[in-house]
Amino acid sequence: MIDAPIDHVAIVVKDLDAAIALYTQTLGFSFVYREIVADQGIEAVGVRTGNAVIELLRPLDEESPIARYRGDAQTKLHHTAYRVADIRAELARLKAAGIRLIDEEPRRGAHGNTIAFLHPKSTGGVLVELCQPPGGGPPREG
Ligand SMILES: CC[C@H](C(=O)O)C(=O)SCCNC(=O)CCNC(=O)[C@H](O)C(C)(C)COP(=O)(O)OP(=O)(O)OC[C@H]1O[C@@H](n2cnc3c(N)ncnc32)[C@H](O)[C@@H]1OP(=O)(O)O
Ligand SMILES: [Co+2]
Repeated sequence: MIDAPIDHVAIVVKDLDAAIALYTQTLGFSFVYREIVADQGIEAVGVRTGNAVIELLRPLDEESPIARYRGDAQTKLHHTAYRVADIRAELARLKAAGIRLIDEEPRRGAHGNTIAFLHPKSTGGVLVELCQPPGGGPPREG
């Protein structure tokens, strides 16, 4: 994963519209995307400042894993996501290195990304997501 820039840092929130207002109106972030990813059971909103994207996540129901993880908190850091050029090669390399994969096969993520998660038990307790941009091309800048 050398030279894999952070694609986004995700925060699970209880009130998505309040979080959007905080980041865009108060903190000055710009809006990038908003979409529901049903197979992940979430709605994701990307907001950007410079090259940094914060992904605000709302669980589609309170039974979802991300709702359980948030618990009673209003917001909670959920995962960090790194942009890789070849997600399959990275997954094979990490699996061979003994990292427990949540996703053996990459799947569709938000913002056109192809994504896969590593289990937090293998990554020091922080949920890590690999993202391959559309077309697998060079990292998205700006
Ligand atoms: C639309 C895609 C979008 C994108 O970027 O494109 C997204 O990022 S979608 C984000 C939502 N999707 C996911 O998070 C998928 C990957 N996550 C999972 O598969 C699960 O949440 C998993 C396996 C991390 C946890 O599953 P579950 O909660 O059902 O299991 P447990 O409750 O038994 O938890 C096991 C263990 O993991 C700890 N945990 C759970 N979530 C997190 C987290 N976000 N960060 C760190 N640790 C986490 C949990 O506390 C348990 O730890 P333990 O010590 O055993 O109590
Ligand atoms: Co993400």
